[in-house]
Amino acid sequence: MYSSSIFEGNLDDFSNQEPQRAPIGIFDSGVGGLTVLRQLYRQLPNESIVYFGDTARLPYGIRSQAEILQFTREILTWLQQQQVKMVIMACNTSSALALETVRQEFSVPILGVILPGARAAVQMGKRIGVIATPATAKSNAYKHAILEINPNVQVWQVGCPEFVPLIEQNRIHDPYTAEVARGYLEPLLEQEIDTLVHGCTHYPLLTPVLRSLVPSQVQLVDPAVHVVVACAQELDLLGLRNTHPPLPTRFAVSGCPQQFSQSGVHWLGHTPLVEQVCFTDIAISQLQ
Ligand SMILES: N[C@H](CCC(=O)O)C(=O)O
Repeated sequence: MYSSSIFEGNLDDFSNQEPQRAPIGIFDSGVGGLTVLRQLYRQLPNESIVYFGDTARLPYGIRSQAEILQFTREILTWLQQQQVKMVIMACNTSSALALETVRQEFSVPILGVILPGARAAVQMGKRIGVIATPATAKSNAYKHAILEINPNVQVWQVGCPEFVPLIEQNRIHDPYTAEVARGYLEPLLEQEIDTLVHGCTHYPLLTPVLRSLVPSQVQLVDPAVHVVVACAQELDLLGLRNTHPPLPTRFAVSGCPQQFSQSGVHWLGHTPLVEQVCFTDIAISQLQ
């Protein structure tokens, strides 16, 4: 069931066809990227997708910039080997800490989530709260992006170290999660924010909990929606939009495929077939 063999032949399929038919690669540390995947299904239903979750090394949000950069390079190398036509970093932490560097190193177009999220936020409000992983919050990536677009708004950021582990453990509806969320939101609500940005792709999975804790007039921004709008524009610009029926989404993880499959069913509505990727194999194949 969790085999990689089911995908044998896909590489040939993509390479023998026109570039429009190649898949879009997306990656995250875990299930967070599924929020971007859902948007791809909604907005770009003809696109084939390769999804990678670096589950053996999550959470990313407490990692150093050097680690995030190394992981991102490894994942992009693997995605390029899968002959993707474009990559979406479905991960704010990688977008904050690695995007600028890897864009200069890889030829494939790479989109990050932060700029589309920042653009959406400034269109919605003037007192903007950002909840993010500790690494993203510390990088000030959202604050800089938002203030560059509009220096007249105010931005407050909160690092939320407990959210990703709770989401990965599927503890969304655990009362403890609401308690933790209340603590993270408190300093933002004290500032009377009018807009709250999900600065981590895992967090839209917490929307029912967060929505119940913030006043109804506070708008929630999900950058996943906006990065896929940007992706559609980029595909059109490059003449890469697929008009043929897509291939089934290919899921790969660095950790336990069965575990990802079990969490994935929750968010996808079906049990995904998941293969395991070992990055030492990639390093070895590159040396040969
Ligand atoms: N979902 C990712 C990574 C979260 C993590 O692994 O800490 C993000 O948007 O930042």
